Amino acid sequence: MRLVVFSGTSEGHALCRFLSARGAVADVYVATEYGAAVMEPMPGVAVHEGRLDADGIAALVDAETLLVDATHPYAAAVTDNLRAACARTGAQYERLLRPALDAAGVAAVPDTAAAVAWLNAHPGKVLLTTGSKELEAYTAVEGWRERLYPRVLPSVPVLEKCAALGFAGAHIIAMQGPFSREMNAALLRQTGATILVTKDTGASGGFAEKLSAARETGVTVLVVARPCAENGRTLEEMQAYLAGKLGLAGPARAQRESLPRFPLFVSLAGKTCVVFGAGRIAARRIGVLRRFGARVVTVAPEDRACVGLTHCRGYEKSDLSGAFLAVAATDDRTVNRRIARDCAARDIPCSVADCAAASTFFFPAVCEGGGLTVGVVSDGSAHGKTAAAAKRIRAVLEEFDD
Ligand SMILES: C[C@@]1(CC(=O)O)c2cc3[nH]c(cc4nc(cc5[nH]c(cc(n2)[C@H]1CCC(=O)O)[C@@](C)(CC(=O)O)[C@@H]5CCC(=O)O)C(CC(=O)O)=C4CCC(=O)O)c(CCC(=O)O)c3CC(=O)O
Ligand SMILES: NC(=O)C1=CN([C@@H]2O[C@H](COP(=O)(O)OP(=O)(O)OC[C@H]3O[C@@H](n4cnc5c(N)ncnc54)[C@H](O)[C@@H]3O)[C@@H](O)[C@H]2O)C=CC1
Repeated sequence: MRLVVFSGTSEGHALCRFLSARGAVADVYVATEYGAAVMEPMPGVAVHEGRLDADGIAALVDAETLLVDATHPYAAAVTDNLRAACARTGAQYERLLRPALDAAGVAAVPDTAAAVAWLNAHPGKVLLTTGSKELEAYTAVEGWRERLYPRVLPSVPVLEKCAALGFAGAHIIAMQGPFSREMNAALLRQTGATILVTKDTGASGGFAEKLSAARETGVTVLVVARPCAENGRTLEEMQAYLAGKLGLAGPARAQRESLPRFPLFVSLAGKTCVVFGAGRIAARRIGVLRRFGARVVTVAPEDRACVGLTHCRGYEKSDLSGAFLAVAATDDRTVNRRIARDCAARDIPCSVADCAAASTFFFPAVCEGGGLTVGVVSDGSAHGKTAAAAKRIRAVLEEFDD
């Protein structure tokens, strides 16, 4: 199963760190250059940048993809596109929910009781735009008579309810929406509110106008989640789910996986080895594999190093059938990772030229002389050292030639 994460949020970032630490391989898409820049390089995680519409997303996923939507809760259009693309392609859609609190001037709570508790911990006047139904619950806010300015519908029963609860006339704003940004901002200034409480009403509910007015006036927004909140998983739940679903190693097993690789000396005589890419790196490896008697199948749309192509086209999954091992050495990181995943699903050892973390075998520096064969690999972090050591070992082996 191929893992694709749409991120740009801190929880998406945290999920990527979790995945990388457990040896998972994922493609991460962020909308902006800034989003890409804040993602530090992580083994196994390829970051792609750019805004995609539903067609663009659909082109990236298929029925074997698990897509994690870790985009911002207010990026509703992106979430709609992600859902549509998954529905169209059969990819599995999983929503990563935002943790309760967000630092960027917007706080979120799951329900009214939590909103009351939050208001008790945060002083200041409040423009309460959650309607009249839950008004009673808000009278549990300390100093509510002075602090709260409920905005309600101008109907007689509603006003009677406000009066019965004990709200003063000077605090009741009875008006019929929709409200513009300017109107919201004027009310925030007029009341002196430093907090605006709202339900997550979506685009049609005037939510954006509330947010922009709050931003303009420097007011903190407290969002009370919808009763039927978006289905999804919190960061912790998503981590546990993906660990189970993808069979991820715990950090301990991931650590074991970074143990030195065992030099397995096997005969390649007549074995099918598939090499993807036909550039400098692929050419070097094809040469080695052919020297060891392998039947090398080469696949690339363009034969840059004149290796002789079996299939002159891009990678296709069917290329892996019957392969004893594979080498992913294209210059397209996304393709290399797809090859790695497809190999992992088929238990085909795969060396990935641009990602040690995704490699299930390391292509060694091969040294021969005097009837001896030595293979050199590093811990995956020092290829220059591998090459330098190989050079010296080759010189030593020459001494064994008659
Ligand atoms: C994990 C491994 C996976 C695999 O491909 O199987 C892998 C991964 C990567 N290599 C990278 C870079 C370079 N590798 C070399 C050289 C060799 N690399 C080889 C094997 C391996 N390379 C596997 C582990 C073996 C080991 O322990 O080293 C050798 C032995 C065999 C061969 O390639 O034929 C060959 C020496 C052959 C010889 O001397 O005989 C040079 C020097 C040069 O090319 O001249 C550079 C550029 C300088 C530098 O970066 O140091 C990058 C960054 C690429 C990027 O960012 O785009 C990655 C990706 C990553 O680290 O994640
Ligand atoms: N492990 C190593 O020793 C080193 C690895 N690298 C990495 O190795 C990779 C290849 O490097 P070079 O050979 O220098 O690149 P290159 O640019 O010379 O060749 C790339 C080859 O990949 C092919 N290709 C592109 N898309 C493909 C697809 N969908 N299916 C099959 N083939 C496809 C191209 O047609 C071309 O033949 C790069 O990702 C690079 O980062 C770079 C230096 C050393």
